[in-house]
Amino acid sequence: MDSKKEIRKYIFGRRKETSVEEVEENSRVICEKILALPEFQQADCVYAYADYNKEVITKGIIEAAWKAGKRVAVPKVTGAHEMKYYYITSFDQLSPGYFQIPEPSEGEEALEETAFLVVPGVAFDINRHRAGYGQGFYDRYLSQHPKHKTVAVAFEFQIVEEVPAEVTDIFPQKVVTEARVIE
Ligand SMILES: Nc1nc2c(c(=O)[nH]1)N(C=O)[C@@H](CNc1ccc(C(=O)N[C@@H](CCC(=O)O)C(=O)O)cc1)CN2
Ligand SMILES: Nc1ncnc2c1ncn2[C@@H]1O[C@H](COP(=O)(O)OP(=O)(O)OP(=O)(O)O)[C@@H](O)[C@H]1O
Repeated sequence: MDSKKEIRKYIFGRRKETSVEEVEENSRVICEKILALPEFQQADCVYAYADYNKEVITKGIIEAAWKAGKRVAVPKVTGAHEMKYYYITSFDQLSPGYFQIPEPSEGEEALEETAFLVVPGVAFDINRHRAGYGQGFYDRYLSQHPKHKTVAVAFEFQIVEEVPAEVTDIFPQKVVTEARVIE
């Protein structure tokens, strides 16, 4: 079994080879699948993320949520290993922050207990084990906020045979790719 570090290296290589067109097209398909989920449709609030660096593009999810009258929040890194969610009502409220990721400037902190939370990631397996960038931001946040409905989004090339799970890992309830929903 490869270590999380080796898996990240492999996926970053695959990311480099993937064209912007493929990222956009597959993100559109993933977005449609997310919008079709009852958890999404029933949510009053969507905790998304602002994509960077060929992650699944979340723009369509965020715009659909606004259109449906849902509140939208995205994370901001606020300390070593700590992130918080802040509401946004426009993409203009984002500016480059941690690792140049678009982040909200501090406004109103989002503190719902049960939002629909879109989880980013570097690699997943069919048991929904997840590897992120390796700093434990989501594991920490989700361990403190266990009631969210968590759905990860990833391209099919990010699904690997096995992601080694650590005791602190929190698995998303579903993983949506352009080809399937893993649950
Ligand atoms: N779009 C997005 N926002 C997010 C996350 C995420 O995964 N995606 N996060 C999820 O935790 C948090 C930020 N966590 C991060 C942790 C490490 C790195 C990082 O080390 N980036 C480097 C190296 C990547 C690499 O290993 O090659 C870089 O971009 O250069 C980035 C984000 C909160 N916001
Ligand atoms: N709830 C927690 N409390 C304390 N430490 C934690 C917790 N969750 C994870 N960690 C630690 O954080 C480090 C990084 O964890 P891991 O490799 O699982 O991150 P990741 O899921 O890839 O990253 P991210 O969540 O930021 O996308 C590990 O050393 C792990 O032990």
